[in-house]
Amino acid sequence: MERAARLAQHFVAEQAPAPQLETHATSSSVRGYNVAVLGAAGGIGQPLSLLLKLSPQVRELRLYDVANTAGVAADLSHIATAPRITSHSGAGALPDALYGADLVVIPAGVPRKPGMTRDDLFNINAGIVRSLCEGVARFCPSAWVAVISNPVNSTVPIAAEVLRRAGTFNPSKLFGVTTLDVVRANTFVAEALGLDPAAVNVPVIGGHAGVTILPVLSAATPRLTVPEQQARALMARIQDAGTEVVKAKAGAGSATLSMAYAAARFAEACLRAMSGEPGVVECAYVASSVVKDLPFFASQLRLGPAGIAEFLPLPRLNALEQDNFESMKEELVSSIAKGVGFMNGK
Ligand SMILES: NC(=O)c1ccc[n+]([C@@H]2O[C@H](COP(=O)([O-])OP(=O)(O)OC[C@H]3O[C@@H](n4cnc5c(N)ncnc54)[C@H](O)[C@@H]3O)[C@@H](O)[C@H]2O)c1
Ligand SMILES: O=C(O)C[C@H](O)C(=O)O
Repeated sequence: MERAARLAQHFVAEQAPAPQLETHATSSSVRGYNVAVLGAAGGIGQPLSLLLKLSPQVRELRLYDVANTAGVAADLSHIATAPRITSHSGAGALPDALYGADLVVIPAGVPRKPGMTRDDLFNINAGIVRSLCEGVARFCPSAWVAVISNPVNSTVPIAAEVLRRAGTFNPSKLFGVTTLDVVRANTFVAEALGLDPAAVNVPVIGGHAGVTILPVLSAATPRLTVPEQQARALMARIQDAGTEVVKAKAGAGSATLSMAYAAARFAEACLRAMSGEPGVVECAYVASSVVKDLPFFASQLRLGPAGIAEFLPLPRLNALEQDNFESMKEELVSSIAKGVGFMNGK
């Protein structure tokens, strides 16, 4: 069939409810979900796809990138687990990757090199996220979308604006992935307490860059009772952990393996919530009215079959955390404005 005709068919079919029914069932008939990874041949995309290939929640895993997905797909497809792998290389293959997707995970974009801030990636990654979200709006308008590409504090507002302009924005289904901050906080606190990291939970609120990453150590479970100086050091390490990896990789990129783990954890949580599992709670950076004047904010969310089911109340902050909270506001406001400004041609 001619590509244009196929695209038109995709678009028309996407309006009709029938094709998605088999993957949206919420009863015991669930056979898994279709997940698209955009940027699947990259440093995060490959290990993330490996972890998703191991997920019992996934029915079909679509690997999309500007190039080089065929080899990754061939390799993963030999693993003896249920998810079916498909390969989609080049912009013309985006519709096939997205059509009927239940969850779209976006790690596409350039990573930092030593000396750069996440915001230094804006000029390249803003356009990438915009064009991929235009595809989402067109070919899988009811999918959940998880944005990994930095600077997350700005790329999520861009994604929201693209979807809003297309008339498909559902704020309950768009997430900036901040799970790596929680993973790091859990790991470092577990080290301090001499515990298994799996037994630790630290809510991390705010955003995903420097001071906007606010680990609420006073709300950690189990309770963390350390001198203020140690709490300060822990907070600083969590906030600088991305830079710690960038420096150690010395020009070869930023966190990929820990990020793949974190994104797989977040994707798995989304799919469990989608299937009706109760009590799924994760932190993520989303459109929010939890904090006045911050239209996007990361906080603890209870996820349900239709996306965000509840914003959990912010944990009570101690004096150190409150100080940090006040100093993050200005940066977050300006990162959000930068994303919106990009969409307004500024
Ligand atoms: N949210 C977080 O916590 C977090 C953590 C780590 C990294 N990141 C970010 O994730 C992004 C990716 O990092 P990486 O290490 O995987 O980089 P990478 O360069 O290894 O991989 C990026 C991939 O994106 C692909 N890509 C580029 N433009 C694309 C497009 N238009 N469509 C589809 N694919 C495209 C590239 O071909 C490449 O394969 C970076 O922006 C990085 O800063 C975020
Ligand atoms: O630090 C980076 O640039 C990548 C990512 O945001 C991270 O936190 O590891």
